[in-house]
Amino acid sequence: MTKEAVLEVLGTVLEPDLKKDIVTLNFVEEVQIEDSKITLTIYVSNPALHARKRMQEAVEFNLKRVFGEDTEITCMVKGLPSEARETHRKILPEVKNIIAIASGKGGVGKSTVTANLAGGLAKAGFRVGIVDADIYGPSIPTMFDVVGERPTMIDVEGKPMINPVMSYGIKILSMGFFSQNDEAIVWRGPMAAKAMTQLFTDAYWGELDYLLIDLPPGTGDIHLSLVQTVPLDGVVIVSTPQEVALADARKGVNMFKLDTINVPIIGLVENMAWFTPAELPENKYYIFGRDGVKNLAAGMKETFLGHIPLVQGVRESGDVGRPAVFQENTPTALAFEELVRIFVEEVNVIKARKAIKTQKDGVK
Ligand SMILES: Nc1ncnc2c1ncn2[C@@H]1O[C@H](COP(=O)(O)OP(=O)(O)OP(=O)(O)O)[C@@H](O)[C@H]1O
Repeated sequence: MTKEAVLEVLGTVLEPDLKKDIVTLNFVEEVQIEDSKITLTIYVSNPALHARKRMQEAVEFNLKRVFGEDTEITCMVKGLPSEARETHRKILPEVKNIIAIASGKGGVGKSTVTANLAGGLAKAGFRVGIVDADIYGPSIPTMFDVVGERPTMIDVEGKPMINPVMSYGIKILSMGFFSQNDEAIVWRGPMAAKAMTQLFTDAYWGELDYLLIDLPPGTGDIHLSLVQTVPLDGVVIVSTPQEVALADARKGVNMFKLDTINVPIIGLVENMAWFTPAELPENKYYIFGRDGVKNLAAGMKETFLGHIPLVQGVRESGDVGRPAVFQENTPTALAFEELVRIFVEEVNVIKARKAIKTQKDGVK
């Protein structure tokens, strides 16, 4: 009996809420083996007694099945403290998850992915907001058919606040709302940073499950000032499988992992993974290369969130202001819905890990 063998067995035990095995989740700790005695600690996301008991039984059952009924097991199961699972942000405390969508290179479909993630989350019943922080080319108003609209002001407990524009039940604020049509604002560094900060601090977002931030492409000052202003819960990186895009995506991942920035990577999305013509739906043409983002994610030990094909309908849906995810049962809508499902799972995993860390740091 070795520690590796014990972990291999525990790798078959699923965490019921997060639907991943407890080893992948890093929920197994302090494994000690002495003769035929195993001592270990396991975390479970639901701190209720029945949930902890069920996890303990599953662990004991699986270990005894492999190492024999006589194995003596001391398994302590700890729940994630509920207060650690809740956000303790000073900024936007009513928003459960603030997630940025980034890309190294421009034009890879970052806004398209943001719009469809938001749409898919709203379709699944979550309360969603979008901050379009793309100062160079804010495209979210087009993708949600609200180009001509402007946010109003509302009074919140005596304080005037910006009231986001609503589309498909999603609250939206875009840097694009603060310029006239066709007039490009040349945002200078500090001014852009200040305007963007106000989209968080001076806007009334209310209670949200997810606030998605469509970042400008690249790895610049605006990203740095954002992470200093808003404590992000995570970031999704979008890239095409093309070599030049991958190099920039790698830079993006590395930037968010810097000690000074330290934003958890939720995962990578491969957009324009292959081209499928509408008249030949079974055909796939890998025009930007195959699985480039998937391989990059594996190489960097990051999660791969999924492939989105290059389909004319995705572009058209964006242009007419109704994200493709709102279609019923089309291959594109299904691809985005699957992306949303994995995204939600991964955000929960990141939150659970953070809760364990908070608990441990608190104990120290
Ligand atoms: N999977 C896809 N299938 C078809 N067209 C797509 C797909 N993804 C993006 N597009 C189209 O490609 C163009 C660029 O996409 P998008 O604006 O989302 O990219 P971006 O990375 O946000 O760009 P920017 O650098 O301007 O922020 C848009 O016209 C969009 O409709």
